[in-house]
Amino acid sequence: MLEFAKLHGLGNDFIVFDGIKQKLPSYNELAKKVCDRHFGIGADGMIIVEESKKADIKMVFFNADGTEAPMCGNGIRCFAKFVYDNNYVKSRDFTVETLAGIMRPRVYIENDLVSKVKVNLGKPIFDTKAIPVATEENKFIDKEIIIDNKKFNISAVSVGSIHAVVFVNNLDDIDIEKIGPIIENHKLFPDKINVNFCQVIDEDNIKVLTWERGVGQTLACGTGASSVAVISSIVNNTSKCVNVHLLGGTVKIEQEDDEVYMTGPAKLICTGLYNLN
Ligand SMILES: N[C@H](CCC[C@H](N)C(=O)O)C(=O)O
Repeated sequence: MLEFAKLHGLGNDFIVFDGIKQKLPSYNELAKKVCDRHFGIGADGMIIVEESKKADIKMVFFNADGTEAPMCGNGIRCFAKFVYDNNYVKSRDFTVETLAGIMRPRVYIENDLVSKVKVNLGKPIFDTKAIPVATEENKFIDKEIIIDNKKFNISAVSVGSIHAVVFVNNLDDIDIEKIGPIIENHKLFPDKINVNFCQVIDEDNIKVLTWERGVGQTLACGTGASSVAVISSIVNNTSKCVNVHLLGGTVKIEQEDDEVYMTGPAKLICTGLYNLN
């Protein structure tokens, strides 16, 4: 039996395992098993807590399909709540090693427990070689591509995770189950990509539907919301502090001195024992 906790950030849900005090089996198989909504506990992703040599603590993240992903915005808020509430870290500001570099969460406490987390996600990366995007150009911003006989304007950015950002006039017109996977697996994106369909409401508010690489449609995506805010401030001139409204709720994204800050809730659903056999 493995001890686990299940948390969510705006309905983006995760199984968290302490990998310091218990021995875990191969992470990708474990992720597929525990994330299964019928045969497992059910979640969009799996998070492992590990010790770090470079930061206060390390977050390892896997998608529901068993692939490892560099970072997760909603996930790191849940991770921050888990490690602070369980005394792995003592300070309300701490550093977390991820595959996308060191992230800096700050936790906010209500009734002695973390209720909200603000995370410094660092500087967005536009370099098409780093994301990667299969193009000769250095940046991929507001480019027209044809999908399913319709024109879409797409931008690509990395804010820890890699994202395609697609602005549309009306989200009700988007068949996400159809278009999401076409963009996720498009030849422009050799490592696949997370996809965000967005509708600007006004200069401070943007509505988003998320299609995630390795998961499918999710209720929210923190790095996705951050990518949308960054691209929208360039393409649509929206403000540097916006509310991004997702199916699971709202996250606040601020851009200050070129760095991106995401603030949103993190909630514990339950703790328990997972039967490995
Ligand atoms: N849901 C996450 C992002 C997960 C990204 C993952 N699906 C990938 O393959 O990069 C978030 O809140 O930022």
